[in-house]
Amino acid sequence: MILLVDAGNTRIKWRLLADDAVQAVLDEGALGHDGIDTIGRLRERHRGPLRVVGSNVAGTAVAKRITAALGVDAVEWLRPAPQACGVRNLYDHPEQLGADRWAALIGARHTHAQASLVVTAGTATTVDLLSADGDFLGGLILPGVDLMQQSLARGTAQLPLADGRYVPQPRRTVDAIRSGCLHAQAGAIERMFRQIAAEPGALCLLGGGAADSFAALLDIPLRRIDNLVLCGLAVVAGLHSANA
Ligand SMILES: Nc1ncnc2c1ncn2[C@@H]1O[C@H](COP(=O)(O)OP(=O)(O)OP(=O)(O)O)[C@@H](O)[C@H]1O
Ligand SMILES: CC(C)(CO)[C@@H](O)C(=O)NCCC(=O)O
Ligand SMILES: [K+]
Repeated sequence: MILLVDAGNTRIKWRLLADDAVQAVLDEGALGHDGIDTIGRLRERHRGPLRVVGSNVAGTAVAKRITAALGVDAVEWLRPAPQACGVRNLYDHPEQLGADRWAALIGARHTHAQASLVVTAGTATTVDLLSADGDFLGGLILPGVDLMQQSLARGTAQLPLADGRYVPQPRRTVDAIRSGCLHAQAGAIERMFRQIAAEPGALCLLGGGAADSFAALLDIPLRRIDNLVLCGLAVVAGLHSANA
């Protein structure tokens, strides 16, 4: 069996695959950081040799807790490299790219082998340009939807942390906040998409826990994809035949 683990700043997402030709998904789930130590329970449901391949952007303490909770000798943590699995990393310092972004780019490359904008809307939102040749050209990091809303509540006297809704012409404070944060995400994505819009088959691949909050606002070719990071980790683990 192979366990894929995407350790983010809010949640740990995991997927367990059979180690055979079919590579069936045996189980999957997500945990908050306070539940990390329970990840080992999947070993009670699925016994046998386990290989673990993961990406982690939540710090070394989280990595250690995951390894310990699973009771494995080691987790193969993905390290961003100048090149891997058909993707070239043009970051000035390739090793400084987040491992989750690197995995998502590899997943994107094997999902759509044309120019792509790879967007993950989690704690932070990342908006990454991937060329038709498989070059990661660069990308944005911005606060995720929740962080944007929280920062307004924290940094002002009059703005609450409340559930507003998206409306085109907000006339209540809470709607103005919610709509502003969603427009900020959608606007950044649409502006970045302009850089590849003229290319054949150009597509935005959108995932992450907050994706559905603004997906409907986007006026660009779009595919909602759940957990491109895990898809990329499967490619890294050698489980997907290359189509790119
Ligand atoms: N049910 C939900 N409705 C709206 N937003 C949600 C929901 N669940 C999660 N989110 C948003 O998604 C964010 C977390 O998403 P996700 O779990 O994909 O990211 P993450 O684990 O923090 O990953 P990363 O650290 O890579 O950003 C939260 O900060 C919140 O903004
Ligand atoms: C941007 C986040 C927080 C998104 O999860 C993560 O990929 C990260 O910590 N990246 C390191 C910095 C970078 O990617 O340039
Ligand atoms: K994050």
